[in-house]
Amino acid sequence: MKVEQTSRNGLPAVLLTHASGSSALIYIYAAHLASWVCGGAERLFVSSTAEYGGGKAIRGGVPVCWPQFAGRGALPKHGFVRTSDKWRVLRTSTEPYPCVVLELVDDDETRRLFPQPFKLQYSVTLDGPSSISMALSVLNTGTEPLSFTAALHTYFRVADVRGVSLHGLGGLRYEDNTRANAVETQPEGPLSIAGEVDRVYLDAPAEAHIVDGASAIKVLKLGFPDAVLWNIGERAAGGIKDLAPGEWQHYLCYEAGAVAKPATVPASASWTGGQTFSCVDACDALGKLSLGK
Ligand SMILES: O=P(O)(O)OC[C@H]1O[C@@H](O)[C@H](O)[C@@H](O)[C@@H]1O
Repeated sequence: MKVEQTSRNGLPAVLLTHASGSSALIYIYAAHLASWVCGGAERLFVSSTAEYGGGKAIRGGVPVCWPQFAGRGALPKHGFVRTSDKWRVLRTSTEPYPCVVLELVDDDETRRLFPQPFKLQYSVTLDGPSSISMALSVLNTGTEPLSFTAALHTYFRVADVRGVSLHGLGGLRYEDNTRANAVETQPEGPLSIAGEVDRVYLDAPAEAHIVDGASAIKVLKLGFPDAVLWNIGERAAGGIKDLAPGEWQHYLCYEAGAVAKPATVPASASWTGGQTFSCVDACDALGKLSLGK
């Protein structure tokens, strides 16, 4: 088990390595998980034209969206912590698992945008030979309730998004952002992606599976009520300047989120939400899903 300070693309980073060989790379800038190698394969997508630092959001990996999801408020899109250079490493540990905890505290700059005092702690842990967990804790250090929306905006790497099936959302209501947030109901059965998709699944269950050929990822979320599903699709992909031609096919965003209803943290209290990904065998996963286990 190893935790190393390193740098990539001009940014300081922390590299976690598990005894199994799995690894994770986290930029301190934006507390941005940018790589998770599991079973010898990269599981997260990062655009080949991503921009690093300088107040830009890194296109791919797991941007931390806080205290505002997307354009649902007056703050910059997806909030300000995904572009902050004020994150610091609070601690690292190698046992029992490689882990880094980053911290961000309010300051004059954040209070100009968002008046409330806060302390965020974000941990990334390789907590098994084939799993990784992220947890975001929001401590309200002020005297008034603190409300926010948020997401762990995960870009999963997939061979071709059109061949992926997503299991676990059947029967849920969702807001469709491609149709002015009209509320629809997801048909039962696996979901496949055909064209642009931008949805917030309301009160989504903890568990979902993303099946991509022979490999699958089990996603477990905790504390975040909603799940966001996003792929830009071929037609609109040209509008994203930090996504190279054709790269829209190679990602699927499936994000643990607190989106439809803001989370509220009383004064001096804290809130925690997180997600765990595990690499699983697609046949096993599909077998269990069809048996309803
Ligand atoms: O381009 P950005 O700011 O990283 O946002 C990407 C997408 O993020 C998703 O989470 C949203 O649902 C989309 O509406 C949005 O377009």
